[in-house]
Amino acid sequence: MNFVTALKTRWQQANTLVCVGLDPEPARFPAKFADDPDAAFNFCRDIVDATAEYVCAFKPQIAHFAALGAEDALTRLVAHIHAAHPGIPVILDSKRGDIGSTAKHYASEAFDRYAADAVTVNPYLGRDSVQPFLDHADKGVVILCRTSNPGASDLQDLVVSDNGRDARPLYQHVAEKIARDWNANGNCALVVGATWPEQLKQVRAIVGDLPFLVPGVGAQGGDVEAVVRNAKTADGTGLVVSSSRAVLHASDGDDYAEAAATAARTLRDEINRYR
Ligand SMILES: O=c1ccn([C@@H]2O[C@H](COP(=O)(O)O)[C@@H](O)[C@H]2O)c(=O)[nH]1
Repeated sequence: MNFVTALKTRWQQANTLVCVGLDPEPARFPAKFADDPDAAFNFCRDIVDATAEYVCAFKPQIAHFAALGAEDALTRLVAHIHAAHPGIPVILDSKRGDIGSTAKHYASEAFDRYAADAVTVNPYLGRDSVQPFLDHADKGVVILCRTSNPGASDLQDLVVSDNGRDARPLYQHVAEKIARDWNANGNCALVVGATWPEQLKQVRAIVGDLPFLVPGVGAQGGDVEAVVRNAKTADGTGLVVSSSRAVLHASDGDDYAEAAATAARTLRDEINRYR
């Protein structure tokens, strides 16, 4: 089953648009992991198992594993998700972007090495840099459009025109180009931050039912109601609303897994109120 179909199936069957981000930070792990050489894996596995029933996807962030030299833990974590929670897609958040001859290795990293179902990609280098990802028709290519961070406006809001016509913010050109030209295999999705409800609305108006990965609720303060009202599709889906720290560190005590489950369930219920 391809990524978009798997996502739609999960949205319907589990009635959830929540994604839990897996961003291990040992300094914030509960005390029981202090002497655990495999803490990144064990902590994330516990979070995965506790929250799986409430999520439509998991999103491990590659830098959090690579910085620890814990790539092997990431490999095992993705394998664990596939084995223990089949049907829940894994989006590897690596935001890759490079010339085509290198990009094909980044695609292989995501899909062959880590067995991810989808990967985040930076479109700044243009179509040929994304093509090696797009060519994996069964995999999701989740392309940065309007990111959640404060500096998103520095470049993404610059008003540019296409051959002297159609002057509008760059992120809107990105959205349109992807929906119109890059999505030939039906495997594209867009990253649009929860912290920008007006831009979410603009992008939804441009791209129809394309799925959005929406980081920025929880620790970054995005407004869940505004996200859902402005960006859901007509059938009340279309969103993968991702939260990392607010779930992972809902408690730093021995009840961390139960607290994570409660945080994920609460987010699911809040989203579902506005669908
Ligand atoms: O625009 C973007 C794109 C990606 N991210 C990533 O999402 C999580 C957010 O973590 P929280 O703890 O929920 O704030 C993190 O992995 C980012 O790298 C993003 O925040 N914004």
